[in-house]
Amino acid sequence: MKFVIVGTNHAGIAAANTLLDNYGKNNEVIMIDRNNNLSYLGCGTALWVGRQISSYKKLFYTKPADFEAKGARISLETTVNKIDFENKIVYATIKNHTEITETYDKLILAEGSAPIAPDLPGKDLAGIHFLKLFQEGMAVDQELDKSDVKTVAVVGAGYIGVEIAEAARRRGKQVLLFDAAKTCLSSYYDPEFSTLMDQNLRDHDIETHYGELAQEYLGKDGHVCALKTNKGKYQADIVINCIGFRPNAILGGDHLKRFSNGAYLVNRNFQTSDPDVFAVGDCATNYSNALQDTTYIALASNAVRSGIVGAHNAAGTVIEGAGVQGSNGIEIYDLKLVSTGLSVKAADKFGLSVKYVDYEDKQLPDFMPASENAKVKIRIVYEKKTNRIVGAQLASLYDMHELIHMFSLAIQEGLTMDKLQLLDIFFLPHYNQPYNYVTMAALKADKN
Ligand SMILES: Cc1cc2nc3c(=O)[nH]c(=O)nc-3n(C[C@H](O)[C@H](O)[C@H](O)COP(=O)(O)OP(=O)(O)OC[C@H]3O[C@@H](n4cnc5c(N)ncnc54)[C@H](O)[C@@H]3O)c2cc1C
Ligand SMILES: NC(=O)C1=CN([C@@H]2O[C@H](COP(=O)(O)OP(=O)(O)OC[C@H]3O[C@@H](n4cnc5c(N)ncnc54)[C@H](O)[C@@H]3O)[C@@H](O)[C@H]2O)C=CC1
Repeated sequence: MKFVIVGTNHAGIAAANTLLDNYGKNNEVIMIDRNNNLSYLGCGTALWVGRQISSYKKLFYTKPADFEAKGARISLETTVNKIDFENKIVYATIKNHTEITETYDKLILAEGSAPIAPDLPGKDLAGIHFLKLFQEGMAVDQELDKSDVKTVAVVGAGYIGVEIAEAARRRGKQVLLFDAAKTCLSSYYDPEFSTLMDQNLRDHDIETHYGELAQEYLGKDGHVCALKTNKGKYQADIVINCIGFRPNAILGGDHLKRFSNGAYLVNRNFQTSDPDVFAVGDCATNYSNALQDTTYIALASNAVRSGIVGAHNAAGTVIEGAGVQGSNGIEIYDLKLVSTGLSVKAADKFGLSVKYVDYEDKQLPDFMPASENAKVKIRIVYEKKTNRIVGAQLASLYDMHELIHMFSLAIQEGLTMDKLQLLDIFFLPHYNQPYNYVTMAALKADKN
């Protein structure tokens, strides 16, 4: 059988490795990507740009030769322009001049996502940046090296915006962070949690501007010099836009069914509406266990898992994905926020009627050294009708992030709040308290 994979970043790589490691013999695997690099972990961009790690080099975790050694044919700097789904032919161009075609038996689309570009006056000025590719991270890094770049405006206080705001501040720049919402990270956390991060940002001299919509990039001599919003005009030497991703699902044209945001609509096997075409990663939908419905969540963690499941199904092993919770986390100047499933705000948006319980306590008993201890704030969100756990959020200076995986599993398995109350959670003073905040929150929850 011949497999063609379009897009060889995280989802495409996972799909390729699954095919090569499990079905390599007698099968042909062709990998095509328009970029000149693969496997860049954008997740490390802010760490590198903020000099918390010394080099970007290890943000790449594989290389073309690794796939060639396993028998794949890989073609970088090759753009797929068109797919003839009826005759199963992929049309591509190598380095913008050589036209090639590839036939396939099974096609895996892993086209990923692209940053949303606000269509504002001045958008073509120099000094306006996005952060997705390695090359874009490098461009921002080089800007921050310039002594005449003193003020950085970051538009969008989601994950990328907050992380790059910290990085630019660590590089000694004055940073202004804008978001249309009332807090940062508003798609992931309820205000009781996101405002902790807002305070943390302000404590580190990052100027936050919420409820402000970017309206225009103002320029001087072809270079951006200010950002105009609905509330004011702010001088800025560069602007970094991070207002979310849109699925990069172009090649399917009218042939493949779509989700509301344009992503390829896939079933739980990551099969599209064409049985010989699979779509994985940021270009495709996923199944939300909290909503018990189709969703779209752009994350590397989802991309990798969908690549594995999609490839097995493409090769004829029928397996369903486990669904996702959109588990995520962030650490900025030592403050850690992690969340999984739905916040109260997100549940409201999707029309799911929920209750929640909050609890706050120190991680360790009081007799432990204060320098090792910190308060942890937890919120557990559960469905009103069934008491099914649908979300959790945690915030602390203490590194409690692993706990969110337990809530992720609880949501995946449809656990109800009563199961948490008497869960056997071990006690060791080095790690927690006998009356720990998970048990206490579960006991406190209103289950009627
Ligand atoms: C700065 C930053 C930080 C992030 N941090 C995190 C994090 O901490 N945790 C997390 O889980 N996620 C994080 N993400 C999100 C994560 O990077 C994405 O969800 C992930 O890259 C999706 O992988 P993918 O393979 O589906 O798509 P992509 O990474 O978008 O890859 C798609 C590939 O398809 C290729 N392609 C597209 N169209 C064509 C075509 N027509 N022809 C040939 N090739 C094509 C592209 O060149 C690209 O290589 C971060 C993203 C960024 C930008
Ligand atoms: N730690 C992690 O898990 C990370 C995950 N990612 C993922 O990468 C993807 C892209 O990240 P982001 O670009 O940060 O998207 P995002 O969805 O996290 O945040 C976008 C932000 O932009 C704001 N916004 C939208 N339009 C706006 C406008 N016109 N003006 C001002 N603000 C506006 C939104 O309110 C939102 O807060 C997301 O799926 C994210 O989850 C990215 C970085 C880290």
